[in-house]
Amino acid sequence: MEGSGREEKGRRRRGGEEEKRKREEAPSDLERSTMALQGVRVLELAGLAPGPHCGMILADFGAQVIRLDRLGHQGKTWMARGKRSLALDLKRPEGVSVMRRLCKRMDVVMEPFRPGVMEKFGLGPEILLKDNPRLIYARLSGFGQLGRLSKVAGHDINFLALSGVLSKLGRSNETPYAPLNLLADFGGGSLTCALGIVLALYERTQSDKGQVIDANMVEGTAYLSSFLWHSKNLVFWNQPRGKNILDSGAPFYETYRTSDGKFMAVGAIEPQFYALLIKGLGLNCDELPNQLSISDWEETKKKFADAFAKKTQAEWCNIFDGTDACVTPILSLEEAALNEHNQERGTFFTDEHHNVSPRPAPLLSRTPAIPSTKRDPMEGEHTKEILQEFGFSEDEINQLDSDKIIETSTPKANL
Ligand SMILES: C[C@H](CCC[C@@H](C)[C@H]1CC[C@H]2[C@@H]3[C@H](O)C[C@@H]4C[C@H](O)CC[C@]4(C)[C@H]3C[C@H](O)[C@]12C)C(=O)SCCNC(=O)CCNC(=O)[C@H](O)C(C)(C)COP(=O)(O)OP(=O)(O)OC[C@H]1O[C@@H](n2cnc3c(N)ncnc32)[C@H](O)[C@@H]1OP(=O)(O)O
Repeated sequence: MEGSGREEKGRRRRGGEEEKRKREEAPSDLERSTMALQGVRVLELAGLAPGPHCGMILADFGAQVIRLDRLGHQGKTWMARGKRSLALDLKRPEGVSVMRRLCKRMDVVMEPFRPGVMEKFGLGPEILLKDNPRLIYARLSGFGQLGRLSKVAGHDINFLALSGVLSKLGRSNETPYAPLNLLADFGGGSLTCALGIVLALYERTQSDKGQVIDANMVEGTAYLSSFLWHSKNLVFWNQPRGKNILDSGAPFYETYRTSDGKFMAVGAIEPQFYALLIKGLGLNCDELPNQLSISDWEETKKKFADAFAKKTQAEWCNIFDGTDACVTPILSLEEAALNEHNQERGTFFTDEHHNVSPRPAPLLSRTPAIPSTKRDPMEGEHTKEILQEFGFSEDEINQLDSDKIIETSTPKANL
């Protein structure tokens, strides 16, 4: 949280020194070679959002990730940090042969398509695992590999809906809303898939065998919501949507507008923290209903909202700074990157093109992720280099190129 005055400046300076020290202690090449997933080869078939995110996580933690792009520059190249790109036409038998050859030396292949697409190519798990029994074949789909809906198109909001979780999200008297595409695409999808891959890699150290991973966003999201299932009969969930403790029903777990049109987040659940909130707001506990008196929550919310509307966000930050009242400013992405606490920890980093991104999490003490700071690859930028590495001869590569089975692109000099 931001403070003010001399103390604030002192903290900023210390934060800057800390940053400088961190830069000087930047990991050496030797340390880079000890990232957690160093040496793991991953072939990621290019997809929309969860697949690229899963591949980025693996690359951040040291895996060599190759993104397999289609020909013809689709322009969908986000979250490609630290990856290389190979453009290959899988609709041609020669393209399929190239992929089978690559997969013989891969640790992981990850595909984001509708179930059946890989089989249609002749690149289903039976075939690739026969070629390479140590291969981990990760399938990241929406509804799962089998089942009535498995082949139907869908996006985050649909998977969230089917998992049951969407029914719980939203304010009272409003229709349910999806919090961006964070929960199913990334929480239930890419993170769960990355976990599956790491688990399978770990298991392979014992069995020396690969396996197939059915990571899907409906089940991943349902699993992510285990807390809901395990607590749904408790008192704090038995009201309708938007009327419970954690879903915007309670005044002490809410967001409030400040006098300058910004917002504060309040999460003062425990009585001792709630008491600090009331004190900070300048209200009197004795004049308020009991914290857990649900029938009074609407009224209490109004009182809190009136109080918050009297001061600016910075003023509230000063009041609550360093207290246990569980009150924080709601920061924009840009403000979050500049926030003193986040700066002190290095929560965000800037790449060579001045783009700011969140640092990979979690932070491992000995072998932390070291995200690439270089620009994302262009589609097909590394096609030739990758094929050479995998033992393709110059003649073979030229033939594939002239037959338009592969595509290469060369970055233009920025003169
Ligand atoms: C909410 C998120 C989605 C966010 C997406 C946004 C990021 C994008 C949405 C709109 C985009 C913009 C728009 O397109 C306009 C611009 C276009 C420009 O090019 C770029 C800028 C744009 C502004 C663009 C920017 C962004 O892209 C957008 C804003 C999600 O929920 S993501 C999760 C989605 N669901 C899943 O992943 C579940 C599993 N997957 C599926 O169910 C399906 O894949 C899916 C997603 C329903 C798509 O179905 P589709 O029929 O298209 O594909 P599949 O059935 O899976 O089959 C794949 C086909 O691709 C062929 N193929 C693949 N690789 C190759 C290859 N190397 N060679 C040859 N062919 C290949 C494969 O053969 C299949 O083709 P066929 O059907 O012909 O066999």
